[in-house]
Amino acid sequence: MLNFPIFLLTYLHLAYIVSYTSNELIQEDNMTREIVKTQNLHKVYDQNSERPYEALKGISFTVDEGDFVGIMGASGSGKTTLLNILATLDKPTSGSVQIDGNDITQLTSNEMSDFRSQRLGFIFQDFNLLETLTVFENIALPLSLQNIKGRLTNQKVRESAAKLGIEELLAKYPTQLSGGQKQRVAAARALVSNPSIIFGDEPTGALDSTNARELLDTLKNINRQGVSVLLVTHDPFSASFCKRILFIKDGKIGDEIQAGNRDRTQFYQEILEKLGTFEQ
Ligand SMILES: Nc1ncnc2c1ncn2[C@@H]1O[C@H](COP(=O)(O)OP(=O)(O)OP(=O)(O)O)[C@@H](O)[C@H]1O
Repeated sequence: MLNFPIFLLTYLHLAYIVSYTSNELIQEDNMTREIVKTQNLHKVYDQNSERPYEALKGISFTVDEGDFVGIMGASGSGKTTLLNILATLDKPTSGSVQIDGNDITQLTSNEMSDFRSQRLGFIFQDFNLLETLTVFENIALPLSLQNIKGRLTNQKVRESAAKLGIEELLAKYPTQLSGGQKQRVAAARALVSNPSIIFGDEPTGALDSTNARELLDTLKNINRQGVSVLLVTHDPFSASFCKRILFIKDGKIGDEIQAGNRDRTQFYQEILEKLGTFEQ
């Protein structure tokens, strides 16, 4: 017969293992998905010349699913260099970049362009719409790069246009649109393939204040639906729509602030103050 203290110890031990394992499982279920993870990114331009230039000096950060991150910093601090690497348009000299679990620095250039059209959305300052294509065809571009055709394209383009409120523009050409409408088309194109993340490079740079505000409200709504957004901007007003801002100085992350529970006006004030001290 089993001795009672040994039985009790065995029981407690088993109970501990079961509860520990189930806690681990619960914790795993609740773990946030990392959409972007960069580790110790370095970028050296003109590496083999007499004057190599280190534009990124060890950048590490993560963007979680549903995050809205702003990247700010003075001219020449390395923002575009970082964005080009995240967007698979350039490779780092060293360090790793994972997007949705894929190490994009290890992809071949064909794999990179597939990855770009399937998993990433872009909104640039100058819209980048093709003037010879209709709005419908412009929005459909990322799908045609993936060889998606016919009814599915029609359905996805209409869904994306509906989110941006531009269904009535689908048959028009970009030259027939205002700047604000063009940028909505660019946003619909960025959304059409359900990307893991949308990258914006000064997306409001060419818009007047009303259209800029509308685009930022739209991005905020898209983000509320769970799409992660990363914006590179000089503009504190645009940045105030973000949840979190990383400040880059001389190729390094120098500071980070979070909106937390504050309203947008309070966050805007903090961004202004931070820029005042940070960009000295
Ligand atoms: N292709 C390149 N070859 C050499 N140096 C480069 C190259 N691209 C950028 N640089 C240098 O790297 C540094 C960072 O440039 P980057 O364009 O990333 O800055 P930025 O923060 O985006 O600036 P801005 O806000 O003016 O666009 C700058 O000093 C720039 O001159």
